[in-house]
Amino acid sequence: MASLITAKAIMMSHHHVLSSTRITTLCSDKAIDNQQRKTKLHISHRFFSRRTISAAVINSASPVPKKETVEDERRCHVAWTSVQQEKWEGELTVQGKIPTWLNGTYLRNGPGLWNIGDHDFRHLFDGYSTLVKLEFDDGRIFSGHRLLESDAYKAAKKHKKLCYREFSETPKPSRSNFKNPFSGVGEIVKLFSGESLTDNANTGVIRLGDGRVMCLTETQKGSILVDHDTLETIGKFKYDDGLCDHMIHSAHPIVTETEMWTLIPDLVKPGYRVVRMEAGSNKREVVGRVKCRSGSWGPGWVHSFAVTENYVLIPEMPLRYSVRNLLRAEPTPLYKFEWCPNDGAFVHVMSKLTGEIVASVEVPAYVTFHFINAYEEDETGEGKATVIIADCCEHNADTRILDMLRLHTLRSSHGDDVLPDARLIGRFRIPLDGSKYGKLETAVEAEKHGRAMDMCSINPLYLGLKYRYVYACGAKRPCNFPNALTKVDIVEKKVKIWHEHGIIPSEPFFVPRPGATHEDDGVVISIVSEENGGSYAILLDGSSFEEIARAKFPYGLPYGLHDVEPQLSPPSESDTITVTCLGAASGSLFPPIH
Ligand SMILES: CC(=O)/C=C/C=C(C)/C=C/C1=C(C)CCCC1(C)C
Ligand SMILES: CC(/C=C/C=O)=C\C=C\C=O
Ligand SMILES: [Fe+2]
Repeated sequence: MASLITAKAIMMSHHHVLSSTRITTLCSDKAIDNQQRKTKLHISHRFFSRRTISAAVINSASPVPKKETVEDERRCHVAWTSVQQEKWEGELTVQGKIPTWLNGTYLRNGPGLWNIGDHDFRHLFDGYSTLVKLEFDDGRIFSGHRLLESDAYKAAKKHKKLCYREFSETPKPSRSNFKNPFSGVGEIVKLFSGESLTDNANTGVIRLGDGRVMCLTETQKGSILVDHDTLETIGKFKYDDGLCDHMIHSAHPIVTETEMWTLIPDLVKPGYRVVRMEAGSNKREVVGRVKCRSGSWGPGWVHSFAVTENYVLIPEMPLRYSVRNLLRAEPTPLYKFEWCPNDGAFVHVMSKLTGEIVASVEVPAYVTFHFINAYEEDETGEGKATVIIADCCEHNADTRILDMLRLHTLRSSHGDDVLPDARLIGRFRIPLDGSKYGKLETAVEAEKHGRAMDMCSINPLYLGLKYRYVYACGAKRPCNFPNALTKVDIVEKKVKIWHEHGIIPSEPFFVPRPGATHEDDGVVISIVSEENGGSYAILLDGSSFEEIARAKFPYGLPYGLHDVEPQLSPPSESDTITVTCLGAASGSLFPPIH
């Protein structure tokens, strides 16, 4: 195993520990598997033998497991265990053959550290951002991971406690504030000024048209620039406009070579601002604003949205931001949101050029994190778009998925068939003729992908255009979480599944082959967490969906959320870089550094 790591760079980490320098901690969650613990310890000792031990451990020792968690322990999967050290870099040994055209760096972001000392976080989305890179260089893969130095992570490390509001976690008031009758007011002010909100940018990573690489979450202050080669944190992305007052935004902007589009929800006067930022600029301009149609207090949650060539699609889900739930110290099963199906579900369509709303339709209730793609269709053949098709991973209007992503549930139910059913594709048909209603249909029979589907990507060259293939995480039942990589042919309604026993793969990322003429000519990259505590990067052929190569990490990596996002520039035959992508789930390879 030690030979897996070559001399390129070994164990860069020198600093900070959260609380303990003991090497024995892999996951302070009560649910760690004993066998896995042994395996991982073994691995970590091999790791640490190359360097001084004190630098690397970021977790404290696990608390003694309670009796009732013995069963949980048996089942804990490395996907839900914290990374063992702040950073690592090394070469991976490749089995199989990496295509010669695949050169550049793939990045993945996601929550990788779910505890501060003995305090275990509650939800998948609470974990501190951990970047993973795969640098493809002439058939070799240099890899690494590194925790993002957000203010939230640095403060937790320094004070050994949670200091900012995460997705489900709220810091406890300080002892001196317990008796202060005004401390509640102070907390509300801190919340609505954004001061107490996290900047833990653990959701996505994008490359802006000017080359800057930014990690993101749903808070605007969690827009953080990183160096894609060293994975070092550069600093906050400073928006040069007055729009940060609104505190939150979509976690999945859509980025091309020339611009970035995103949505800024307005919690006070429920609605959304649609904003556009020119490549090279830090200033977003408001292209238009859409008012929410429902009478609810808060706007619908917008984790992601979609664009076509000429339009921006603004979802208004019945799952809405809830000021009441935001103020609660203890989370509800819907966290900061509430479910208001009686107030209606809508999709709005805005012209990119004029900011006008060209359609606003009521649709059946829906729950989605991720839009896949959208395009305009001319159904009458008169030379103009008559309908917009917008696809998303739709959870059958069932909000249980949000609470299903609680770490305790994920850790204790591995192998149980408890993942709520979802469909691919939730396909919206939005007429552009002024009709009041749009449709929401199932494009591909859910049984074919195991009744679960999320974390999607497409060929980035098809952003906003009619397309045929979706790559996503699907399910091989029984499972408690998507456990397969899936390719869906929307036209033929066929599904290809790649699966190995016990795996949890992260979002597949499609890279088109330079010069390709078929939409699925390229490779699919994913990082897989294994039941035995290990992990590996996998490359599948985009067309046959068969394995081309894999490269094992010398340690287990947790689950990650998203790959690098949109970068749209058609690759040519001579390009060695392949760039990409779109929508919620997408990626790009950065050019090799010389
Ligand atoms: C990881 C992921 O997909 C989503 C993360 C979402 C976060 C961190 C949301 C945070 C929020 C707050 C801390 C308060 C305000 C509302 C909201 C944006 C949900
Ligand atoms: C991981 C996930 C849903 C999986 C369900 O099948 C959603 C992630 C959302 C945030 O990026
Ligand atoms: Fe997401």
